[in-house]
Amino acid sequence: MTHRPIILGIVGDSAAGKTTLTRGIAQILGEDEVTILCTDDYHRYDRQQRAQKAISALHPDCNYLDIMQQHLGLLRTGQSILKPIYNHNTGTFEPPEYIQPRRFVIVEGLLGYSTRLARECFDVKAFLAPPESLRSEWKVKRDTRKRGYTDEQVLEQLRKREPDSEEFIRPQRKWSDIVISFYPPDELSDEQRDLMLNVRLVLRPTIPHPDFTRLLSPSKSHLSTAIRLELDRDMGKPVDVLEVDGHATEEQVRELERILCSEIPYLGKYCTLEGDPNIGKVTGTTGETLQSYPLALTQLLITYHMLKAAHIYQSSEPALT
Ligand SMILES: Nc1ncnc2c1ncn2[C@@H]1O[C@H](COP(=O)(O)OP(=O)(O)OP(=O)(O)O)[C@@H](O)[C@H]1O
Ligand SMILES: O=C(CO)[C@H](O)[C@H](O)COP(=O)(O)O
Repeated sequence: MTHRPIILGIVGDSAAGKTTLTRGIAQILGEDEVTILCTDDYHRYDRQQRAQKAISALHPDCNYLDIMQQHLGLLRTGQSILKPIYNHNTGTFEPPEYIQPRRFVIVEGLLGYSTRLARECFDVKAFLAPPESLRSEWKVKRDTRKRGYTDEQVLEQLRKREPDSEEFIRPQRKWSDIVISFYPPDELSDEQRDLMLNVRLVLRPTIPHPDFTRLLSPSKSHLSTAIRLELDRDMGKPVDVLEVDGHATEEQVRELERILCSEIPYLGKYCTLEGDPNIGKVTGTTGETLQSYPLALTQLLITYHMLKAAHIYQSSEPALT
């Protein structure tokens, strides 16, 4: 007997950082405990057909969203699916794959929150929204190095897809519990910027976040040079905003980590930077390994929510047979 899987959604435009974040969280939770699903696999047309029809992969009509939401519903109740496979190297489809959900499922992709039934399947919903200039840099570097495109082809694709990004991808931000924006600090050179990205985390009151108000106490004022909590509005709705700067020190990061771990003691086992020095490591666009504290804390916050959801459901819901 086992309990239903806990499902995390990571949605955002192409090269917004979904795979990078997904891999980091899976590593913390334990790769044997996590099933990863990319919704690019639900594209309706292959690359050649998309070119002929002049439709972008970002358009809902270019994806089997009905089958995607059906599969999410099955995974949520612990059932297996036969998932299509889209191969980014060839631009074509491969034979489907049998997927059995593990304890945690991470679903990353372009259109995960675009239907109500799909949205209802997620326990935690994250949306990645880096500034467009950074996303474009990441996409050019990634697609030229890993997907065989030229700089001009990627820039042309970005330009052509912009109307669909605006109409179908960005509006999904409003359905997320956490909006994550990595962004470069203004004052640094291009090379330094990649190593020192800040993060802005918009925390909607749609799920109970850790009590970060402790950051506001006078005894924590030394943290404010790199870690800040503020009230703001996002798409008109009131939100908390947690900012972590890339120049935060290890000591400051550990204090924030203690706030996270103190609320749910079992979190400490999974996520301490001390226990796992790989948290927050990222392979840069040129293949180099970087460690980012803002990324580490983002991964820890999402892990917090996954474990909390698992804890709540394991103690309150009957096990699946
Ligand atoms: N937090 C980050 N810090 C530094 N670099 C990052 C970060 N997130 C992503 N990148 C860089 O941006 C590139 C694109 O990221 P990633 O592949 O994770 O995007 P994606 O949203 O999964 O893209 P797609 O949907 O097109 O597959 C990566 O190759 C990585 O080098
Ligand atoms: O936006 C994307 C998500 O990664 C891809 O570009 C989309 O899946 C289309 O793929 P391709 O570049 O292989 O035509």
